[in-house]
Amino acid sequence: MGIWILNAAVVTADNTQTTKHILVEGGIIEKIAEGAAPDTAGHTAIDAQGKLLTPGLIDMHVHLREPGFEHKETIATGTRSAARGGFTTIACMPNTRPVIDTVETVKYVLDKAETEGIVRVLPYGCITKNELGRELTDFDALKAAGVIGYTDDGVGVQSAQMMKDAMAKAASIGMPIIAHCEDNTLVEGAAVSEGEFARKNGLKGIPNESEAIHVGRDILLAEATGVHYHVCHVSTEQSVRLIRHAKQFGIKVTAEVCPHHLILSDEDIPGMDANWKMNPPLRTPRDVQACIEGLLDGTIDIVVTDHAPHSEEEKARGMALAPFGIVGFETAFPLLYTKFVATGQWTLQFLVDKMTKLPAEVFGLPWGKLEVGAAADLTLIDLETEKAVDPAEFASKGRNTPFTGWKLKGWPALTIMEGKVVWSE
Ligand SMILES: NC(=O)N[C@@H](CC(=O)O)C(=O)O
Ligand SMILES: [Zn+2]
Ligand SMILES: [Zn+2]
Repeated sequence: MGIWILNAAVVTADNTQTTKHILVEGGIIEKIAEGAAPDTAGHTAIDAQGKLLTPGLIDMHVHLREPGFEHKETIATGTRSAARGGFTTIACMPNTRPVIDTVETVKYVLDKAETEGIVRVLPYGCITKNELGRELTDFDALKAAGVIGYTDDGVGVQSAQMMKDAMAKAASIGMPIIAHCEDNTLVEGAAVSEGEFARKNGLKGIPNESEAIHVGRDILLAEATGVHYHVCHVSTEQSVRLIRHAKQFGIKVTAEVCPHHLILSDEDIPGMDANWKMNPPLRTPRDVQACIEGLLDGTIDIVVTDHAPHSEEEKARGMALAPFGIVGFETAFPLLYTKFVATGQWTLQFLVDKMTKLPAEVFGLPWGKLEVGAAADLTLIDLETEKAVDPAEFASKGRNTPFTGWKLKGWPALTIMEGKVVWSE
């Protein structure tokens, strides 16, 4: 017995919407029909009238916190949060405790995801042991165990030689390096960006160069080694410029941006509230504009959430002491839909591609497609109903968002992973 999804609006390559009926069976998309509703005898039927159907959303940068920080999130709660946000494939960062730098930790995460997770979890492995920047991990063994790339997310690889060695090794086995770009000598002790907010409050700021210096360095190292180099959470005008330039020269660089860096600047921070503290920090309006332009012209390839849950107690320590990070799964699509698509600045297809087809293409993954024979990873989205962001409703353990109370449209209504309904409103 399968599931017929009837009367769904599907957006096609030229951004037109057509009504389709889709039969999901045996974990794959079995049929796609148009015109009169088909006979659904022997199957479950879901009427999707008035809703958008997209491939399951893909998020290539998330923190699930397991093992070690289960008070912030677990694979069980994190994948439920992802499903509620419309995501069916998520790639998790290795800055857990212990970090994911051995075959055993990779297996631990994959086993947990299999038994307790409800969406597909793809782990990254660390570049360096313990993310300390001193010694490379065993790239071959981690690859064999199932990691999809290497990253020390949470911290930048400070040594250029270490990064070059990592890239050379990754290139030799056809794997990507995913980089959190941050030069530690420029950021010490700062919680927010160098900008209006820091000036007004007499705070030390995190300068744009702390990110862009690593982006520039790593682009040169990627050119020298031939690796696929992916830049995490781009937030500065300078980084966008460097990546654009590198792409013009045919260097194999790709990049991601988070919704908050496309929507908020440091001038929006209302006060010393750590729900506005994340790494990289909110930058100037000019940086926000550069990130938007970078996404539009293809310099930035994809959107990710950098879902980074922390407990209320941790965030209550205040701007200076609280950990960096905000949750992202359950607001990502509605935020971008409301801000950019509903206002006519982006096409719906552009947004959907940046969260489905393109992340799959960038990382060589088989998902993100709405076609017969593809995995039945599907998301139904209500584009009409307006609702305020209420962190109390989150499936995530994290409530740390700056978007509380924002009135948004574009809420996911139903998420199907490999033919199974994993979340329904
Ligand atoms: N983005 C954040 O502010 N925090 C992330 C780390 C990271 O993505 O660098 C976290 O693990 O909490
Ligand atoms: Zn990071
Ligand atoms: Zn991260």
